[in-house]
Amino acid sequence: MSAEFESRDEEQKRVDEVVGEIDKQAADLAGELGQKKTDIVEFRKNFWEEVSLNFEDAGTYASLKQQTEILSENERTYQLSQKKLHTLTRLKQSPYFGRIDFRDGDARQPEVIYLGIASLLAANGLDFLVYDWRAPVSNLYYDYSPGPARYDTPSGVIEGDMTLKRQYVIRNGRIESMFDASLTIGDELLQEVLGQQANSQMRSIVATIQKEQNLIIRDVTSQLLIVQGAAGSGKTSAALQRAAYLLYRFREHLRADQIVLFSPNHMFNSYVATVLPELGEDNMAQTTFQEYLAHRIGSLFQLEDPFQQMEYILSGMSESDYAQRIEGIQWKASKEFMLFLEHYVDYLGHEGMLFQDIIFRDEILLSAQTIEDQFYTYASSLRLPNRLGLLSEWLLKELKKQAIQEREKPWVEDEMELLDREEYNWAYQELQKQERLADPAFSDSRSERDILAARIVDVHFRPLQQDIQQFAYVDIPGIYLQLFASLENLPIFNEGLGLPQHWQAICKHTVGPLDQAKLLYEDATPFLYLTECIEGFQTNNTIRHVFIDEAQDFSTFQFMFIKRLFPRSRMTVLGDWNQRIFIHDQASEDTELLQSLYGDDNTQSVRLTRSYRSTQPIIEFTRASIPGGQTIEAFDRQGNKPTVKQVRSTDGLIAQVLSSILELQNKGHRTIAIICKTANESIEAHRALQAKLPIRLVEKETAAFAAGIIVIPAYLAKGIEFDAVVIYDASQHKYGQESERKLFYTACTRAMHDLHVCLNGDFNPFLSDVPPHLYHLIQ
Ligand SMILES: Nc1ncnc2c1ncn2[C@@H]1O[C@H](COP(=O)(O)OP(=O)(O)OP(=O)(O)O)[C@@H](O)[C@H]1O
Repeated sequence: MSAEFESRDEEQKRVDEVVGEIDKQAADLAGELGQKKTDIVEFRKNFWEEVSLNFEDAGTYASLKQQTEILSENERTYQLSQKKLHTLTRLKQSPYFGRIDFRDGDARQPEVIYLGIASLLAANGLDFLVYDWRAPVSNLYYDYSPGPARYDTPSGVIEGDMTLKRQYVIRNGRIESMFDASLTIGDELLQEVLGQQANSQMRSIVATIQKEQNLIIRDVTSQLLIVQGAAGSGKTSAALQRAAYLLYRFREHLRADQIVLFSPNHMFNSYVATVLPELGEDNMAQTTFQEYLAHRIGSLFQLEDPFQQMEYILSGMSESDYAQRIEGIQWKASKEFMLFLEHYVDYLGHEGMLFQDIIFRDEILLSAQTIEDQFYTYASSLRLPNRLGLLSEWLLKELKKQAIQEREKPWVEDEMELLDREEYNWAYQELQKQERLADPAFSDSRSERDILAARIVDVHFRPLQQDIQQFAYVDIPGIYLQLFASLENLPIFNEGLGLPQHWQAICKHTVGPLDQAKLLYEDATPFLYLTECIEGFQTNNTIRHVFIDEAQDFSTFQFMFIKRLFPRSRMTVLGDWNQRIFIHDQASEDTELLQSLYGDDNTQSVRLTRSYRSTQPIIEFTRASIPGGQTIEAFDRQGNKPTVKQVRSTDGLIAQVLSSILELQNKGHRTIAIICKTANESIEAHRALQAKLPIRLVEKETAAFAAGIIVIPAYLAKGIEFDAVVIYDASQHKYGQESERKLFYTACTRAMHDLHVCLNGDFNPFLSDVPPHLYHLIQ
């Protein structure tokens, strides 16, 4: 028997022993769980019986709280044990993926350390059979090759010598392969993992985290961590492992619901939703920025979403005022516009605030003018939200006065007649309580009437009170509109600030939709910012970590806003500025402004240049289509060169797309995406292809994607990957503008194993940039 097999047998023997221990612990735990469950059911039953039997007994109240606490503690430990059992079940399949032998300091024998997705203690409760991949010692595995190595622990740095680093693929308790890694995490395992088929859910990468990714995952010092990386370099993967790491490292203080991930769309959300649970952690809160905007201002307007804006950008070029709207989008995304709004807020401190009449039953109770006059009586040194607080108090008092007058109105009399006996009884009892029956100044019937009238008016005035408390009487849409409607009348805040070139046209673009209660996407964040400046910031103090994925599509304005929204949070921002498909301000073209948000001392920047998603030929092809693409390194995974199919008719195009799909299916690919430029083109392509093949259309509302053939607009495919990609029409006619280069690059980089680029007409300029030896041309 060779040494390799000898060691492999020994290794399998150890796996068997560990699996045996897992089985034992799982059986014990299952027994305990069964007992705990019976206890909880029994406890609940007795608890409710006791509550209902002795309800009148004062002692019951005292014990009620105590019993509830015991019950919830029991339920909590039950859930913890259940979670542990799940972890054991997952460990049983693959108890570990790595081993390091590490001799620390002067120790004679190296300690053998096995790494898995969770820790496992031996029966003695002291020895670790498996270490969690996030434990301090596990860092050695990711950061070092055999030789001198060191790692940090809470009690200091441990230095020593790594004598062995080994990787395993263990499935169903059997070692399928095993490699000794000399350098970083061995390429063999990565080759195997990356060669697998795409999944409709993202996988965890704990077994093969690369050194530069580990840096991102384990960073705990920076306030802002900026990760810039090529398409497929593992930004999203690193972000998810980072969340899992933080939850482990700070398990005493940090809960999953204190981490929030802003992702590009719902489908992406569902794509990444399984990674944390797979690692045994609860999922973090996931949302999209649009969802947040809709939650805050969706009831006031019909909100345009980023995809509608995107469709306009991609398809509206022929419209006469296209350039003006683009200028507006860019300006409203900038820091300058934020400053502009802040000057406007200062101006509002002196004049210009707009209010709405407070109306009840078609009558003005308090006019907008009265409210405005009162508002400007408060000291101008007070911030607007504080003055509004005072104003609301004043309005509530005024409303009370109005309520007293209202009681005498005929409509109250009418309602009173409709009241039933119970209401009168209640009024009578109320009177007794107030001991007013004894007051000879009141006749009984009159007092009863007063009480009932007061009650009727109170009920009707309650919504008004709530509106006042929520500042609904401040006409924020009007205030925003005023900014664009009559700048010449509002000169003060304009001083020293330049206006965009097409200011008048931008005003027109803003006011038009607002007049119809529609808010364009570029106006949504500024509108919310203005609202917050006036009414006070609704900050979220519970969130501790904000992750922003696909950050290249956030504007300067949005970053500054998010920072303000989560004042107690650290930020991890991940993006690839080569995939910037939305139009924003110039400043957010790169990360310079982002860097300045928290200051250099609090910011860490990491660049990932190696791309893992696609085969080497695909990466060589895609990187040639973008400036600076040569800095992207391909991971050495071989495959076919991309195929470019050029035709000169729509029928020819459809025939070529179909033949590509069939060829890719025959190769065994399970997820094949036909990527189009826009939603409209996707609908057309779907219509043309669906008669021939079972094919699904992905739209912005699509919540999850499954294996199969899909048609999808490029901007929705952002962040996701497929076994094979067919670009539907890469002609000059479709991708003719320089601004569409990044969209084309984003679409092509979604492919893991095969890429076919079809086109009806001439090559687009970016395709022309790719040297012909990097693809097969079919004409
Ligand atoms: N260390 C790794 N081990 C195994 N697979 C990896 C590793 N890093 C990345 N991958 C794989 O590479 C692919 C791309 O990763 P991911 O989606 O995280 O990249 P990204 O940088 O976010 O890409 P994009 O910018 O295109 O959205 C995924 O399939 C992921 O599992």
